[in-house]
Amino acid sequence: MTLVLASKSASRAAMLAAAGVAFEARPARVDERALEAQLGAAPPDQVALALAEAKALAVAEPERPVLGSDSLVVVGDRRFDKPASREEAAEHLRAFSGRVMHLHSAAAIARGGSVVWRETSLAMLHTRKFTEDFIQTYLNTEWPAVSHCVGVFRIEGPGVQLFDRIEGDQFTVLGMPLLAVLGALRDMGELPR
Ligand SMILES: Nc1nc2c(ncn2[C@@H]2O[C@H](COP(=O)(O)OP(=O)(O)OP(=O)(O)O)[C@@H](O)[C@H]2O)c(=O)[nH]1
Repeated sequence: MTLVLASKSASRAAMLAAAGVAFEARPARVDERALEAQLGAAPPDQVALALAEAKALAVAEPERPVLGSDSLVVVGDRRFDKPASREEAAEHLRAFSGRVMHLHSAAAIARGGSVVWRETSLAMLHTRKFTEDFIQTYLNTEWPAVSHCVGVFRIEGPGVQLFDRIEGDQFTVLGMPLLAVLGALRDMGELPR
């Protein structure tokens, strides 16, 4: 049965398409900020997982598998979501500068209204120390495109200039633990072994 991707994320859709997975994308109507507020001081991977599960469950689908996913960034003890303005994007970049960005990506698959699979993954992105001139020049070209990206970067574009080193798989950085998702789809008989 064709997978439903409960997401408006172009990056997540692109990953599945490139992997040759047949799917239908439907945005999940979830108030992510309200759910995050309810979760309070829960560990970041559990927050990302709860959001991924909420998205998978938010798309009503009686039979087909529904995949939800979420990514969030933690630097020090502060959690970051997607920037709401260019000014907020600049503030995020100042907070990231010279520090290690922990990027948590989670995915969950729901079937018949219940979550049947879940996974989280972590990438560690070591950022350079940015000058203010770099931040503004970078945002001159990357805003508003990066308004859709947690961490204020597109790794496949100029975002790569933010980092000295990256630990973790590229898919986690792009927004989803794709390798684990493909394994789950194989185990469910949705993909050939
Ligand atoms: N193109 C690109 N997108 C990225 C990158 N890193 C993170 N993202 C995107 O940042 C977004 C993280 O925000 P989320 O709240 O998890 O997802 P969303 O974009 O709101 O989409 P939903 O799945 O509908 O919630 C996702 O769309 C990720 O794919 C990157 O390096 N490149």
